[in-house]
Amino acid sequence: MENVIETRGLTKRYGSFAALDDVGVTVRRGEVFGLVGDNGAGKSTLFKLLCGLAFPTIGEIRLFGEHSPRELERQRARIGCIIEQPGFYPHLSVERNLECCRIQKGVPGKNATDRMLEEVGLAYARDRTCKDLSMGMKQRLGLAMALIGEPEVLILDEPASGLDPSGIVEMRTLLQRLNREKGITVVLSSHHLAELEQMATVYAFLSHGRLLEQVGAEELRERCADRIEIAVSDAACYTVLLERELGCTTYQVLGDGTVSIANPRLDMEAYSGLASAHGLSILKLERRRLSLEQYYLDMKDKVDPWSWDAPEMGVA
Ligand SMILES: Nc1ncnc2c1ncn2[C@@H]1O[C@H](COP(=O)(O)OP(=O)(O)OP(=O)(O)O)[C@@H](O)[C@H]1O
Repeated sequence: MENVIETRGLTKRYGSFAALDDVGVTVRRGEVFGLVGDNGAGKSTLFKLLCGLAFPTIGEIRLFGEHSPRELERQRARIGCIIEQPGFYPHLSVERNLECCRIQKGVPGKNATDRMLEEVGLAYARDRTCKDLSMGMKQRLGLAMALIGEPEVLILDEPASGLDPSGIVEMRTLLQRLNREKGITVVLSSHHLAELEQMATVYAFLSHGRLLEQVGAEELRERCADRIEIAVSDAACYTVLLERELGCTTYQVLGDGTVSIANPRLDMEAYSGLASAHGLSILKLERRRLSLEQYYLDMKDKVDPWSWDAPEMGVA
């Protein structure tokens, strides 16, 4: 599958502060790419760099395989985006706002505006003044503006922000339809992890401007599946025992030395008994199934973002 977005060593500094630091991500055509991170992690900064609203201090951006500044500008015409709040003329109608956007983007034919209003379910409100729209309607209008010009990639910063529960479901359904039926690649950030979980096919986790990891949804589902976590006095010795005595290879040694056994075939006692029988003391023993939220919180706890010579996340 073609890489539509790639970054390498992407860094954005404001003075001595790195809002984004050495970030490498890859988005492939057709994916729904979920960017996760706390407030201030650097999500909007990454999106701004991709959309040409800010420039990297160092590092490379490739869009549809192209990376020269001139080509990047051309390729950006294939991307629709909403970064932070969509910008409107508050006193103009929905239709006029969309028309302004169409003309600005050089998209011919007013029928493009009509089509987009239908597409996002705003045709009925075409004459309403923008300042009087509900938050959900504003988000839909923002999406219509991003969609004008038939982009192949949509970059959306917090598209569910400020929406009520039914607005969130409607936004999700719309994005899923655009992805499935039109093949549009969707790159979005969200703090609603349970919501993101229903859409994303790949995730990237950012913390303090650094990429903790990029991982596919399937791989993540496996990591979140049923697992036993055991911390013992000698993790290296325990993993040898696990393999030799129990034939278990589906384990990872986490950053803090905890051995995480995925899809355990035996009950907890078998794994704790193995440690005890060989004189290892047990410091922690738990059985868990992780939500995306829990996975993210655990990962942040286990990886120290400030010490990047720290151990790998897993060595299974
Ligand atoms: N123009 C700027 N000048 C100085 N610092 C900035 C600038 N823009 C962003 N930052 C800082 O960069 C860091 C990352 O900001 P960014 O907006 O990318 O975070 P975010 O992950 O999108 O956060 P949120 O979830 O709150 O929207 C923050 O500490 C922010 O204060």
